[in-house]
Amino acid sequence: VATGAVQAEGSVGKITEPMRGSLKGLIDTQAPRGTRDFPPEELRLRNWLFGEFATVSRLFGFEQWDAPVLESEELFVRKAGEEITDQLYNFEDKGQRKMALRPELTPSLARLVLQRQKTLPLPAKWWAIGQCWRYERMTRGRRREHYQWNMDIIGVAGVEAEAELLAAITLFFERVGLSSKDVGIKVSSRKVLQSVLEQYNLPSDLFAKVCIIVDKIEKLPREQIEKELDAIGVPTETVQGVLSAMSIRSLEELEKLLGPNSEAVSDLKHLFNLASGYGYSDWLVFDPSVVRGLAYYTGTVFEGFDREGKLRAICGGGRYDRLLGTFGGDDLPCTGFGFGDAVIVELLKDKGILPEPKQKVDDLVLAMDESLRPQASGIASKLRKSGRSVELVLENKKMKWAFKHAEKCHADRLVLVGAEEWSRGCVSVKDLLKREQLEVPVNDL
Ligand SMILES: CC(=O)Nc1cnc2ccccc2c1
Repeated sequence: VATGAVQAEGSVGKITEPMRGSLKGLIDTQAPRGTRDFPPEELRLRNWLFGEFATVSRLFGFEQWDAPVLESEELFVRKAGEEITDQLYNFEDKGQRKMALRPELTPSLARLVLQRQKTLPLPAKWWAIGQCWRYERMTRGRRREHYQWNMDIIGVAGVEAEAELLAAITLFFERVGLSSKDVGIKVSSRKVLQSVLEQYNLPSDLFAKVCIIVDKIEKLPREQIEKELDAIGVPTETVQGVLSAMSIRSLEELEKLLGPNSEAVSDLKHLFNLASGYGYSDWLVFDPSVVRGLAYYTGTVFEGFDREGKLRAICGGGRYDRLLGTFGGDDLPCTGFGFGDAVIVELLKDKGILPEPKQKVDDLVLAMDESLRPQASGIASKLRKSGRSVELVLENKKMKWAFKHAEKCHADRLVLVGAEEWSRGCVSVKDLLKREQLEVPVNDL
């Protein structure tokens, strides 16, 4: 039989469900290639991390949004040679629709903004945590999914918006135990590159492609960058002008190159001043070689990095004032960042400050005798209604087992429902922290 199904006894010619287990052996229990499972011990850490993302977003008064992981492919098709679109997890669905699993959240955010273009109260300050996907030949063995925290501000043209986002990022780092000695944030503006390319009269339609190539400056040898720029038609003299501009390391030098009326210089000077107001100046590093690898950035760009230089970018973001226009809408000033769930965990591990959240329950309730199960269940309900987390032992276990289990789930109290105490309207409560035992009237629980 084609499906390898085994004819069950007595059935004639009917295709039965292929037998599992004994004949075919265990199914493959691993998560699909490049993806992760989150069993409880893993999900406790993820919940802690996402909790910190959510707390910082709340502290900044941002509103949470979400959208489907599945989007129309057209939302992500860009022609700038970005890795993120080269590796789109796309497919045709059963209706022959070209679909994709989102590789990032910003295009979906733009789609939601365009739904309400005229009526969206501005500025909008939105945050999200979403799983993002890429389809990578597993030769590189890299993951195909990660979770990304995003914060975006729509409707603020000034760098006050970027200053607020950088404040959120630095507050997050401080909250999880990192200092500006561990981590910095490289800041620049794509207007630097734009001005340089204008100085050399390079056609503006090459701008996005040049950015995507220059973004690889720290990852590839100089010759390769020169070759790739040459390959898209950037004259050698312009290439050298770009590369020397990227090596500038102070705003003073930048002003010498771009002149006193440069928008890039005034934006960045203003941003660094605002940063000192917030008190996070020592986290910032001006670095014009930072352009980020997304085609749609138009202005300020920034990325968090570990000062030891061991890890890939921790987070990154920038201004994208033209994105809405590329979807046929009216442009609005937008700026935002993405913060992945992988590098930060590696960094905290390296620093020895990765939390190990443990399983936790307030009370463990045990019926001392099966005949008291209804009473024990009632106690559990009463405690749960009062807001305490309660594990009710569901089988006929002895006290010794309950003590051991209470330790495993870090219960504060072990509540024993016994016949004698019950006859007096009480239960026995063992406070496992203070190591004392009390007989407590049920009504006082
Ligand atoms: C370190 C890591 O997991 N990076 C990662 C993993 N999956 C992705 C999926 C889509 C886009 C970017 C991604 C980035």
